[in-house]
Amino acid sequence: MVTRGLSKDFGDVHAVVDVDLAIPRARIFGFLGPNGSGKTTCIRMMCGLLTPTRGDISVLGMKVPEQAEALRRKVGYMTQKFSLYTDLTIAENLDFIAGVYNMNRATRRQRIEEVTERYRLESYFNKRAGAISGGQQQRLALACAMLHEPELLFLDEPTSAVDPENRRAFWESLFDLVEDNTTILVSTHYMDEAERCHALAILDRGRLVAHGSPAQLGRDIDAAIVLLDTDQPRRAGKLLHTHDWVRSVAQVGNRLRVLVQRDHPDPAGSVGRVVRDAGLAVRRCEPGEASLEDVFVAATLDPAAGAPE
Ligand SMILES: Nc1ncnc2c1ncn2[C@@H]1O[C@H](COP(=O)(O)OP(=O)(O)OP(=O)(O)O)[C@@H](O)[C@H]1O
Repeated sequence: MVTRGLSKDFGDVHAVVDVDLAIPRARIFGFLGPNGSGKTTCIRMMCGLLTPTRGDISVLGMKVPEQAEALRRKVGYMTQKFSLYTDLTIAENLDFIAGVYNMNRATRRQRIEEVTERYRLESYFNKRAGAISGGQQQRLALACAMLHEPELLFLDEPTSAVDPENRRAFWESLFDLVEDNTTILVSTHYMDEAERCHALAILDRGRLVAHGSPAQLGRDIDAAIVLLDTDQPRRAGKLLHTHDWVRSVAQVGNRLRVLVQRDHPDPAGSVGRVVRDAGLAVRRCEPGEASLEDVFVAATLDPAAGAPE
């Protein structure tokens, strides 16, 4: 799957700007970005659901949007909002989707049986979709999206409504699908989900600001990480923010994660000095490994924005 110069304008809004991507098959590819950064718009264009303003897309060997109709049969789509019919039973929901894809009676019966078993829906089969739990609804949504055996599955913030245990189980089923050769595009705000993707694109205000595997992104981060343990983290954070070589400061418990400009000659030494010179006790101050959240912050930080109060 390849995009070149992919762009989408909605009137004056440049939702996606010049995005170049190469996404391998049978992998989970994540789109990570702040609200309104263009994740959904980008993926909708790649699935042939939205026509780009400019740029080229080739998906599963097809040109999009020219061959969007043929592609649509090969794509499954699951959105963050529960988009099933809550008044219908699970059986009726699946049957309805089978109808949308014009499945004949034999295929319909076979596929419904397969997804019901695979996504553990047997015990709720005749319950209304509105009367089952969030985790069960999510499994039903995945069963519906996979009913016609798409080669490409698009998940738009798929786990925003479920607890961590169900999220974990959900991701296990995604890896099963990848093993069966399905390619998965997923948009997410959750760092732990992004961490599980084979590769990621980070978008900011419509632009691709970083991409690669989570490990690669951590190595390529445009900042040095300093971990600081001090007796007054709030005060230390405010002090550090006044220095232009400090890109961001985040408090995690009693500790501060400080992102320092990458070309700074002595990040940990300088952070320690600023805090000690103000008379605060430094228990520990040392270089750290970049987390995906650090990568995200460094890639999407607005240099014009001031320090938080
Ligand atoms: N149909 C539309 N008409 C007009 N503007 C739109 C439309 N769809 C998206 N936009 C705008 O395009 C920009 C990108 O939106 P998009 O939904 O792709 O972002 P996102 O990263 O998926 O956001 P979120 O994380 O909030 O879902 C936003 O400014 C949004 O308001």
